[in-house]
Amino acid sequence: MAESAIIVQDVCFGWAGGETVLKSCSLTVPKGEFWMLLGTNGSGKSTLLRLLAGLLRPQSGEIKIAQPAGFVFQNPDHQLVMPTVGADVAFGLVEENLPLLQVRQRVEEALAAVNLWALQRRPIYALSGGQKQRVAIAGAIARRCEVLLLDEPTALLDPDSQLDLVAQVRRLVNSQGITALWVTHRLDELDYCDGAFLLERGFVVDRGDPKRLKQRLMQVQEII
Ligand SMILES: Nc1ncnc2c1ncn2[C@@H]1O[C@H](COP(=O)(O)OP(=O)(O)OP(=O)(O)O)[C@@H](O)[C@H]1O
Repeated sequence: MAESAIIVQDVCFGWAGGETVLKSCSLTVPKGEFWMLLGTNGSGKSTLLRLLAGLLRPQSGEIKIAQPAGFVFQNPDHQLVMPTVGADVAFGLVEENLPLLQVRQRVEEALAAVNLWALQRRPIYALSGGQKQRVAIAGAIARRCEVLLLDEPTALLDPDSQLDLVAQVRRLVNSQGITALWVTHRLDELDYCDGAFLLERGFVVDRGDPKRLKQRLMQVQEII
């Protein structure tokens, strides 16, 4: 069996004073693959991603995830903290105490990987939404992240930038061997991934071939 980069085993989680959101939730993502997580509003997709990122702890069950893991939020303005593109990517390397030359090299490599090399000195405020998301992804690449967790990264993008971003992540998974788990509501994005999970009522009710899942969800959308 292929090695797994993410293993979620019987995880339960509920917010304080609220209902249990995840009930015996289990999934595995093979190393070096691009998987998506779908489900209706409030089904627990963001909660699961936050558990995977270590921002929350499960009440029971087990999570194993290859490290380091990088997180990309729905709104890039919530995670880009420095004034320019290059400085923001370098910021994530501060804790690693690398020599300056190596920091420069990592920043350049990461920006080249997301086709932003030429924009190194550009102020963050002068970027489009899709470019901002690519800066956030470059930050994870510079940190040599094994896993990329993306929480509806295209929610604020127009349809063209949306498909550009998902295609970019597809290329990164292929070229850098990264494992990606991407939360989405957009069925056209399923064309780019290796597999998908459908989360409902706190657990994974379907998983596997994205074409089959897309078909299933399109039929549901036609009915309602
Ligand atoms: N910080 C919080 N405190 C309390 N309850 C929360 C918190 N965040 C989310 N919830 C609740 O947990 C449940 C799952 O929310 P979550 O955001 O994980 O769902 P989701 O599948 O990502 O939804 P969406 O598709 O709308 O983004 C919801 O009922 C939500 O109201």
